[in-house]
Amino acid sequence: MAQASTMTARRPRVGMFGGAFDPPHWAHRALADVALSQLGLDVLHILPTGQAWHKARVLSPAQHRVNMCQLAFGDLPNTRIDEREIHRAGPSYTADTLKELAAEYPGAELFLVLGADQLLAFKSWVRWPEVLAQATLAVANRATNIGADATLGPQQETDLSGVDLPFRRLDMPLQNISATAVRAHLGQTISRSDSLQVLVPEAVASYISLHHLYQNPS
Ligand SMILES: Nc1ncnc2c1ncn2[C@@H]1O[C@H](COP(=O)(O)OP(=O)(O)OP(=O)(O)O)[C@@H](O)[C@H]1O
Ligand SMILES: O=C(O)c1ccc[n+]([C@@H]2O[C@H](COP(=O)([O-])O)[C@@H](O)[C@H]2O)c1
Repeated sequence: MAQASTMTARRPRVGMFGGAFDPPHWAHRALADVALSQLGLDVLHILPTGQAWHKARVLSPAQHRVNMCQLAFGDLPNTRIDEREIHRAGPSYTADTLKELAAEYPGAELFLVLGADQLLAFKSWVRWPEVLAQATLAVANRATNIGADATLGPQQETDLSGVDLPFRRLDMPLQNISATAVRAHLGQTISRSDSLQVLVPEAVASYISLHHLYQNPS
C-alpha cells in the first residue's frame, strides 16, 4: 500500500502593494524590494490606486501613474504592475482587491505590504476586518515627519507599540521621502531635474520632466 507523503507543499506567497504612486519614489521601490526578499514572495502585485476615497487631493491621471510604476518597479523580479483598481468603477477598496487575488491564487498565502502611516490608519479602512482575515500585514517603518516635511529635520521612527493588530515587520532603513515632498520640490525648485534623482528613480525623473508633471504642487 502506498504510504501517504509526510511532505506538505509550500503554499505560494503572493504580495499586494498598493499606493497612489503619484509619483512612485525611492522609498516605494525599497519597500517593494524588501517585501520580495524578506517575505519570499513568488509574485508581488503593485496596484496604483483608482479612486483614493481617503485622499483629499485629486490624483494625477492614472495612465501617468501606471507608466511611472513600470519605470520604477518594472525591473524588479516577480513583480506585476496591476491596473485592476484603475479599471474598477467606484472607490478603490483593498478588501475587494484581496478578495479577487484570493480567488486567482487559491491556497496562496497573501501579504499586504504597507508603510507605518497606513498601519496607524488601518482601522479607518473599509471592511478592514475582511482585509485582516485575508492577508498578513507586512509593515515597513516610516519617519514621523511625512508629507511635505518628509525631507526635513531629524528622523524618528513611528511608534507602533500601541497597535493592537497582528502584523509582521519588514526591516528597511528609514527612507525620508514622500510623494508630497517630491511634488512640492518640483513646484518650487528652479533647476529641478538634477536634484530630483535623490527622490525618484532616474527614469521616473525623466518621465516627469518630459510630461511636465507636478508643476503646480498640491
Ligand atoms: N518613505 C516611506 N517609508 C515607508 N513606507 C512608505 C514611504 N512612502 C510611502 N510608503 C508607503 O507606500 C504606500 C503607498 O504610499 P503613497 O503612494 O501614498 O506614497 P506617499 O509618499 O505616502 O504619498 P503622499 O505623500 O502623496 O501621501 C503606503 O503604504 C505608504 O505607507
Ligand atoms: O480599502 C480602504 O478603505 C483603504 C483605505 C486607505 C488606503 N487603502 C489602500 O492602501 C494603500 C496605500 O494607501 P496610500 O494612501 O498610502 O496610497 C492603497 O492601495 C490604498 O488603496 C485602502
